[in-house]
Amino acid sequence: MKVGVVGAGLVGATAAYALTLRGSCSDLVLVDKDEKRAQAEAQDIAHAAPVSHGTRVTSGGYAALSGCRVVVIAAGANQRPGESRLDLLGKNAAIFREVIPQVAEQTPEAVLLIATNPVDALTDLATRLAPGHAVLGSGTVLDSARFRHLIAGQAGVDATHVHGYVLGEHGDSEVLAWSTATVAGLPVEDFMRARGLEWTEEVRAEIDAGTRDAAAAIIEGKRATYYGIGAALARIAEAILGDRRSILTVSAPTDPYGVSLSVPRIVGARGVEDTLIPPLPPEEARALEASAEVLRQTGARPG
Ligand SMILES: NC(=O)C1=CN([C@@H]2O[C@H](COP(=O)(O)OP(=O)(O)OC[C@H]3O[C@@H](n4cnc5c(N)ncnc54)[C@H](O)[C@@H]3O)[C@@H](O)[C@H]2O)C=CC1
Ligand SMILES: CC(=O)C(=O)O
Repeated sequence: MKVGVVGAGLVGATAAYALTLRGSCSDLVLVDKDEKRAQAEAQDIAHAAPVSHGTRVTSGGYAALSGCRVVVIAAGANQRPGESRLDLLGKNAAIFREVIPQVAEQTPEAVLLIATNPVDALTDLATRLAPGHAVLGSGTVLDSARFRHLIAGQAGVDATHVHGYVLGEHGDSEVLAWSTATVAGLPVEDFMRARGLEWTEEVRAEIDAGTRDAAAAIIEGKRATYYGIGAALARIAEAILGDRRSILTVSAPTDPYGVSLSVPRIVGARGVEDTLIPPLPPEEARALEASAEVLRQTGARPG
């Protein structure tokens, strides 16, 4: 079970660290245009292996990716404070045109897991640059985790026991699908009322803003986000490596919308095994269509 990570910056190295601590794979190889950086990160992470699951962690050039079942792509620029994810399209698309064909050539059997932003547009681009490969983006797996974290805080329960999906763009137009959010099998509102907990439009709006604006707030405070996405990438990779058929809101080309975006999907050995578009109330369906339109406009931009 070998995993590659291309782009050994904050996101790539943190994903590698999460994969190592979780024992998600037996072998892990880091590749970066800055070879010294990849080597140093691999060495540092390798020192966590003997006290976790013994993963063999190395670095190398593209040829070292041979035999990988999953390759995480985290190469490219991140946002500066005030920048949106979509602002990164031009420079990161250029990096993808250089990186993806080289990864695809070395790893004909691998699933490509895209993290670089804007992740939906770059999932579309990688799908075109690596024909025949299974490609998926981390999409709104991180946003769904942020949504669940905030609901769990309000409900006073373990976040792993909260369900709910963020749909559409991994970005400003994303849709918090409250109609899918449940705690202990109850719609969130029913759970809160049954427990005598505060549940108002203001609380809901705070959770919405806290989810949607999480990245901007973290970037303002420490210049980048990487722990949440590192764990999310390890979780998605495990679904593929273990053919887990996990339900995750990953990004992939989605027929009715004509663009890559996130909806719940079954993720297994071949990446996206199936797509499960939930029945949505009219206001959420309209918001998802509007998010898809943002992404269609992005795709039409020169990138
Ligand atoms: N999908 C998601 O939920 C999230 C995505 N991201 C995105 O992940 C990307 C990486 O972010 P960070 O790791 O913070 O950036 P970083 O600047 O720390 O690392 C980027 C790495 O990519 C490498 N790189 C650049 N061009 C390359 C090339 N042509 N070939 C190989 N390596 C190359 C750089 O040398 C650097 O090590 C950004 O686009 C960021 O917006 C960040 C957080 C969450
Ligand atoms: C940077 C980014 O995409 C995030 O943390 O959501």
